[in-house]
Amino acid sequence: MSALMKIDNATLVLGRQRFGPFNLMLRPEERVAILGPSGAGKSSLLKLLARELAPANGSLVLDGRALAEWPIASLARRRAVLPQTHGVAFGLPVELVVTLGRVALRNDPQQARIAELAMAQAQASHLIGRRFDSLSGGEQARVQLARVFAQAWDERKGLLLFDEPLAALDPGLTLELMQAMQHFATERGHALVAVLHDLNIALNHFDRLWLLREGRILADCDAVPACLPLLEQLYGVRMRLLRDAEGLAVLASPLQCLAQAA
Ligand SMILES: Nc1ncnc2c1ncn2[C@@H]1O[C@H](COP(=O)(O)OP(=O)(O)OP(=O)(O)O)[C@@H](O)[C@H]1O
Repeated sequence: MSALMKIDNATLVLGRQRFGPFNLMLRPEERVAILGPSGAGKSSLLKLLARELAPANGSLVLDGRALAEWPIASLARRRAVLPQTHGVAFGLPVELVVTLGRVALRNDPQQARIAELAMAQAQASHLIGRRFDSLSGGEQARVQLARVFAQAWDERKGLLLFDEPLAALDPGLTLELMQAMQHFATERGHALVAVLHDLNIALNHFDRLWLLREGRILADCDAVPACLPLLEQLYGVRMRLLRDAEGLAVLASPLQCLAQAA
């Protein structure tokens, strides 16, 4: 299958740190979780894919065209980004934050309708009329997700880039929003790349894992139980697998257990 995005020998330099070289391929409709310890460079890699950071070397190609050459308005239609921190000084009403997802689209008669549908899909409709900065963390997460849904609503086979979209959510909401993201992406054929810390979400809802340690890819592997030894190596903890008919879960044990088992 042809690549949606191809990353060849891309390196990133931030201050004194060097990340990469990255050689990765993302297929259309694929769901990839980027995992790794804090500070490994996950957000930086995501920003590279989003063109928010430029590579020092190497190339990134989206849909057969160099990422750097995409006109910004076309790029905004083709890929949508959910950042880790939302840098807008949001005294704004919720519906305006969601509509911001569609600013790249001129003459958009569907704007209000799509914003409304996007809020329904992200289970944020009940927040209409509220100020964004008056919302709880979980409520803000739903509104931000609705903004990304609004942006990518009428695109097909695009790219969704999410940085810790499920951070600080309760278990019910985590699953609800994961299912909303999955449904949204699958319906439109969008690929989804997400930085995650939740291994169970990664193993149950994603196709592939990019494991990142100290700025380099330790492994690019399928999200299957066989990747457990790689996850142990990645985080330096022992992992145990629990499985039933509905899915699987991993439990992390302290480092000394890994040493004892060796
Ligand atoms: N703009 C920047 N300039 C200089 N250093 C940076 C910049 N952005 C990130 N870094 C550094 O690069 C390293 C990787 O940061 P990054 O945010 O990509 O890690 P991460 O794996 O996403 O971490 P976390 O899981 O804690 O969010 C960190 O040491 C960070 O301080």
